Amino acid sequence: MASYYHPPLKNDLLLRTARGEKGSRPPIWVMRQAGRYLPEYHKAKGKKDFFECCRDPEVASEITLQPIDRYEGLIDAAIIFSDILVIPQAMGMTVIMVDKVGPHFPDPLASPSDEQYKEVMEKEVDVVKELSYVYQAISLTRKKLEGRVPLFGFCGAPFTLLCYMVEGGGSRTFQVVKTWVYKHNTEAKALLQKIAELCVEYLAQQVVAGAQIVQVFDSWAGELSPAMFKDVAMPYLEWICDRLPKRLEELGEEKVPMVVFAKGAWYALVDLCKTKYDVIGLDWLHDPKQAYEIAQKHGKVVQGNADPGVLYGGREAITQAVKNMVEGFGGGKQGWIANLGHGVTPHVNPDDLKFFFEEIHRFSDEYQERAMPNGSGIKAAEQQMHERNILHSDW
Ligand SMILES: Cc1c2[nH]c(c1CCC(=O)O)Cc1[nH]c(c(CCC(=O)O)c1C)Cc1[nH]c(c(CCC(=O)O)c1C)Cc1[nH]c(c(C)c1CCC(=O)O)C2
Repeated sequence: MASYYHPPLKNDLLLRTARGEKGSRPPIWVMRQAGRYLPEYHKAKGKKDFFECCRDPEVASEITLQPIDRYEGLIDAAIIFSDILVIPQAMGMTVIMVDKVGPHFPDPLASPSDEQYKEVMEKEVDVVKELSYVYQAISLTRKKLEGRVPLFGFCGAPFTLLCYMVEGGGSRTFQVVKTWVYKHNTEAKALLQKIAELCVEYLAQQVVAGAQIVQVFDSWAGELSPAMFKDVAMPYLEWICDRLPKRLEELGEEKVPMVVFAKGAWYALVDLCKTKYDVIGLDWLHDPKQAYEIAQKHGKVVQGNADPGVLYGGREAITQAVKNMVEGFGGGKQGWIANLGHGVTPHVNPDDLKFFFEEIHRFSDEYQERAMPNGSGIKAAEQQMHERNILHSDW
């Protein structure tokens, strides 16, 4: 099945960087860029339930575009408005989003002896049909984007999804999932494998619908010890990056860059660099310079990694954090996608986030100037301005 027709990309900086090519500056986006910190998000959501918004392609695409419109010329990618928990829903589980609390599963998979475990394992899940609303939202968003920036598709990693499915929501102690992975390791792995297979098909269908790059979120990886990460997280992250390109080929689709974000798993950086993922997402536990050196040695691109909390810290703190990133990640001409180390949090002032983006542009421009004496840097900066489509009266 061939992709739907979409207008050509006007800004492919992020895709080129993700593939390891050189660019004139680092591409920029942030996780959760469409969300509660934006007043226009609340307006579009109105009284609708969160998952109702996800299931309405018109609303989901409108919310996806909000940060692109607000930060026009400053950011280089959109990410489809949806949630990682649509996979458990497709598997037949009920998930509700409780205001100011987060996701809640009224009937989680407490133990493998539960009847529900058998049901979930035996259920044949049709992610093409069950999640068709996501693909429709992606196609509609691509149309509305008119090629301004590329569109990310995404899914949750098997371990993180297992956490939610057995805990029933967020957790402090992760008692239930720890019981599963230590005491019921075989049954946990059977479920992880099932989720991994669904993730591959889900990501492939997102690409068919128009996603141009995909990211796998392992948000709870940091709850695992290095040994347990190797046992219950890594094999399933690898399954996804090994299988997705093959599945895309079967579907007659081009390969897309793949990003992995295993939050908290700083010890796994080298192992992640040895996988088929093109880009390794970094949280703020990493020192930019050290992580960049390791990734460069393995020919991988990194993405990240400012502490999202810096956005509460005012302009000086933001400037300092950006400077640290730009210098640590080698200036941003190659091998780095600028982002936060996790999603932007509610209550952030959207203007402070704008300042964060502007500072990344400013510092990477300046870095380039320094790297290219005799005025040739000015040419590069002009080129960047052109790419950003900005008319600069005081240039
Ligand atoms: C763990 C996880 C979830 N969802 C997601 C993750 C992985 C990333 C991460 O670690 O943050 C992924 C996600 N969730 C959402 C997106 C949209 C795209 C984007 O990044 O802009 C993405 C990529 C929207 C959302 N997903 C959610 C909201 C807030 C919903 C609302 O109350 O309006 C949004 C905009 C709800 C959600 N969904 C989830 C939680 C824990 C919560 C509540 C926590 C919170 O309040 O931030 C599960």
